[in-house]
Amino acid sequence: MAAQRGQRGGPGRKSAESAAPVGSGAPAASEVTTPMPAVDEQRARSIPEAAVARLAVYLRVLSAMAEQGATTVSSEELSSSAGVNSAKLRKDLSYIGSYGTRGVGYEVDVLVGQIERTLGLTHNHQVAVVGIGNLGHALANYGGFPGRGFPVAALFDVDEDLIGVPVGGLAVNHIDEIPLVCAQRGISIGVIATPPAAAQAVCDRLVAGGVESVLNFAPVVLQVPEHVEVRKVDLAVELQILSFHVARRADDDEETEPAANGQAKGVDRVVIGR
Ligand SMILES: NC(=O)c1ccc[n+]([C@@H]2O[C@H](COP(=O)([O-])OP(=O)(O)OC[C@H]3O[C@@H](n4cnc5c(N)ncnc54)[C@H](O)[C@@H]3O)[C@@H](O)[C@H]2O)c1
Repeated sequence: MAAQRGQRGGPGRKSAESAAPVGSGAPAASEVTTPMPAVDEQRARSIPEAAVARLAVYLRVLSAMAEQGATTVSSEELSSSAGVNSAKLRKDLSYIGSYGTRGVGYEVDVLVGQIERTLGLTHNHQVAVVGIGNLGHALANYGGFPGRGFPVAALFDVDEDLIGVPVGGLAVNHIDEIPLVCAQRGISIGVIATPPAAAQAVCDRLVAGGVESVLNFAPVVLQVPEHVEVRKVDLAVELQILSFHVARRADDDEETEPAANGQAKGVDRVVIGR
């Protein structure tokens, strides 16, 4: 196994969320009239992780707008399409040096380019999926990744019945071939969709094949070398966060909106879907 360290926020690593945001004192969109030059690497490293996630959303919205022929977009239009308030949008875009033009807003293609450079999307990232069960099949068959710059270029499993079987048009390889196939096909992102007990060994093979980014669906903390980035996806955690926000809204309602009989509203009266 390669040299070990904790998954994120381990020794020697700075948490993205705790980094001082660049441009937080930047002027609002209406105060500056020229777009700034491309974001530099240092600045990109200082963008809070939550803002990075929103940049990906803005990119999706902007790409759809560009497809429909839009050349400019106001911060109000973009924020409402992205489901983010416009002050937060302007702050997020200030991180990448984009302040818009008074009375015009943002040039769609310029903004797309700036966000793509910031997110490192100026070239394709070949993706390998390991563990072609329920989740792996869904990921391999999903047609939305290539168009976003993430073609699925290799599939791996340990199950002999799956080896050689095409899934989403790509034959499944045995996990023993992970290092060789990943190196040959220039895989840069590995997606782990195996049972948790298999995930660490799979991760080690991916790293041996030159993979430097891992998206882990298995409920286990992976140990990786310093140069490898791991993100964990846990839908249960997302549901818990959702539950927290619903509960917090209920608390807010309780404080600000007494019921008609003068009593505070209870949690069981939360209206979902606002
Ligand atoms: N993060 C989430 O929100 C989320 C949601 C669903 C599932 N999961 C996790 O994703 C993983 C896959 O779930 P699933 O429902 O697709 O399971 P599954 O049992 O349908 O598929 C697992 C696949 O992994 C393969 N496998 C087993 N050992 C392997 C190994 N050593 N190397 C390579 N492949 C191996 C199996 O042959 C099978 O094809 C599980 O760890 C599950 O807990 C996470």
